[in-house]
Amino acid sequence: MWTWSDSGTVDAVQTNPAARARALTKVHGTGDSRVVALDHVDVDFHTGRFTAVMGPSGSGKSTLMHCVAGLDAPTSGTVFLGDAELSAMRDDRLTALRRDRVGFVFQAFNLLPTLTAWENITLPLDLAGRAPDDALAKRIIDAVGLGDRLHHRPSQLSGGQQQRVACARALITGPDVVFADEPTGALDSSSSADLLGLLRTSVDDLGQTVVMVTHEPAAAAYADRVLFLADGRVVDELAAPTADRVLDRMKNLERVTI
Ligand SMILES: Nc1ncnc2c1ncn2[C@@H]1O[C@H](COP(=O)(O)OP(=O)(O)OP(=O)(O)O)[C@@H](O)[C@H]1O
Repeated sequence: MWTWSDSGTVDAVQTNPAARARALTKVHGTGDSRVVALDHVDVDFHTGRFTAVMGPSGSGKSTLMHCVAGLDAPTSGTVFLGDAELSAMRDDRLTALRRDRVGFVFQAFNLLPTLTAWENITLPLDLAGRAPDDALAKRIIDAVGLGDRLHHRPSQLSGGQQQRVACARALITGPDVVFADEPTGALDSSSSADLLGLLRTSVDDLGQTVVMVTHEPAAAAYADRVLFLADGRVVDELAAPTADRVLDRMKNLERVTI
């Protein structure tokens, strides 16, 4: 549902988050090697919003993303994608739900080398036996800006172009949420800006929900909101972030957790 805010802009009414977790706990290992990666985390990822997840190394960012995306099972607590409770789901249903309702962008582009850019982008639709939504496909392709390189193979594309293909592949099914884990980690600053601009456009123009794990304050500044993790807990949150404000919060966090 959408309403007009006092400032005259359109705001989503946050009735039902695209994804949420309650008391999410994840413990790795046992005995001396036991690690509490997530410790009773409560979090909502709002529909049509771009959320960045930051925190020191080992704070639980990837574990949070993997649990909320259904890639990893919680030790306890609940995870919902829309109304579907992932934490109660059998593996085969979880696999189908991930395929149909979640998009992923990883640091390594994970494109299939023998397929063209276009074939890589439409692969999730082929696997699900679905035809492309032509209007959505056109908007995504325009935003990706690959021009005449759509029929090239990944090895004929730059790293930045390959990551934009991976991003288009994540968007093409119109998923409930796109999860991006360090998507700019292997890119130079100009390609990073292009990729982050593409994620931002997907939120602003397509209403996409995006959750991105990043170490970079400049990347987090593209988001609407930044969540900060430390020692497996959500310890801070920042709305309308700028790179400087994110950096300040990170410095405080590192002072507290060292
Ligand atoms: N499969 C695993 N087995 C054992 N411990 C794990 C496993 N995965 C993660 N951990 C531990 O859980 C904690 C959280 O890890 P996680 O990868 O989620 O942190 P992160 O914030 O994403 O770190 P980074 O920024 O370094 O990628 C760390 O102490 C890590 O060593």
